[in-house]
Amino acid sequence: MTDAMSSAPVTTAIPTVSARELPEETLLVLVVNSGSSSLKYQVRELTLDGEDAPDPVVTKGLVERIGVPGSGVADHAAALAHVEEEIAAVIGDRRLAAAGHRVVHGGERFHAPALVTNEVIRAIERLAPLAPLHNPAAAQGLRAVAQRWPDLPQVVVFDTSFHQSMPREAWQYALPDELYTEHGIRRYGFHGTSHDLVTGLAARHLGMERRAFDGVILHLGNGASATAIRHGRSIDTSMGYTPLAGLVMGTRSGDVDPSIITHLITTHGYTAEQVDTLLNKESGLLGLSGNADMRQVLEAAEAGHRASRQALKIASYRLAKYIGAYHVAVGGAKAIVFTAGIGENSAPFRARVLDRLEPLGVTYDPARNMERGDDPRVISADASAIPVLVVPTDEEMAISQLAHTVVEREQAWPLQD
Ligand SMILES: Nc1ncnc2c1ncn2[C@@H]1O[C@H](COP(=O)(O)OP(=O)(O)O)[C@@H](O)[C@H]1O
Ligand SMILES: CC(=O)OP(=O)(O)O
Ligand SMILES: [Mg+2]
Repeated sequence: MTDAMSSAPVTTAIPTVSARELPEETLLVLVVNSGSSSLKYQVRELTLDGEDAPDPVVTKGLVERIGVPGSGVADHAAALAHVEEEIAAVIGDRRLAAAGHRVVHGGERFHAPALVTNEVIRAIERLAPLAPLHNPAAAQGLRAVAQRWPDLPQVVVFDTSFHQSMPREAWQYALPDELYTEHGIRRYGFHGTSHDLVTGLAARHLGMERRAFDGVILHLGNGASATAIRHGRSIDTSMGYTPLAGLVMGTRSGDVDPSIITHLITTHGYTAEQVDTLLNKESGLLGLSGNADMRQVLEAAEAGHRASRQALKIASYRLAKYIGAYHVAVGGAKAIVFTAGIGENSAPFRARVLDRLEPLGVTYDPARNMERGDDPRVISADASAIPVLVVPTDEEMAISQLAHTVVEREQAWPLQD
């Protein structure tokens, strides 16, 4: 994706269905994911009960380089103008029934998705210091949608909400208490929508009640995080105050000794901003191997590129270490679950991680590991002490269904004409 995206035009609509009849008795839900300089959207078709319609993605697209000089897209409001045209071209005079937005940071206020009011937008803006690249963009997206479709009910779905169930020993840092009480510095955790969805799907696939599910979920995309699940709830997660902590990611370092930061500033003349860029954008797989994309790292390693081999060792070792730790945290994992771009698609990376779990009695079946598909599946050997699963995630699907649930509960459906 990374390469294709950097050379892609500013706006890319990918209508999956060009001229199809949209039955009147379904609901069209707009899903918006506002990144710092991008806006991804989908229009999804749901039944009145909030289930996916047979071909649920009506259209989807991506607006990039928002706010970049010369891109012609000054801000998220301008991006929305493009999106509105693209959507109108596909849905004609059908009206949207609701919008669901991904918001990265909900702080401690939002334990669940919420119906959007002006006060909710202001609360998201107040959380901007915790997510300076993401929350202002999300607030802009919310305001822009409200302006374009004033009657459309909007729902915000937070990456952090699912992790609000963590016990204090998991979320509090060993820092003076004022840093938490005065500045909100604590572990929040991210990718919650995905960890939540995948937990439910994994439990169902194993024929367990969700509340009986103890396990470790590995969301491995460009950003990557591991979550410890006990009784179906998050009790610990590898990301922290921001999405920088924990695992080795595409361009993020994950865990480092914090003294490195002060050392770079005081001894090597870095500015705070340069350190931030280094750790968030120039580290991880990219910093180690020259490639942020797992496919390219694997190819280079295969071709004998030493730095890429080393990057895979560091990334798989770090991940295995977290799995071991979370096996303890959950009181004995009953499942280990891979999801997101790398977790779902990269059999070689999964194998590298699973090879390190022998002390836990985990063994995988190489043929099962190689299988592909859109459905949850078990890839461990029958004799494995802990079942290992691949469970595809779909954050947009989850957001559209959560938007439906909240609008239904609040009875906020727009009047259809
Ligand atoms: N077939 C594949 N083999 C290995 N890695 C893959 C494959 N398909 C996707 N990936 C990796 O998935 C990552 C992107 O994951 P994704 O969940 O799409 O990211 P995002 O966080 O942007 O949503 C990239 O590192 C990409 O290389
Ligand atoms: C929170 C986060 O890391 O998101 P992403 O994986 O989309 O970068
Ligand atoms: Mg992602």
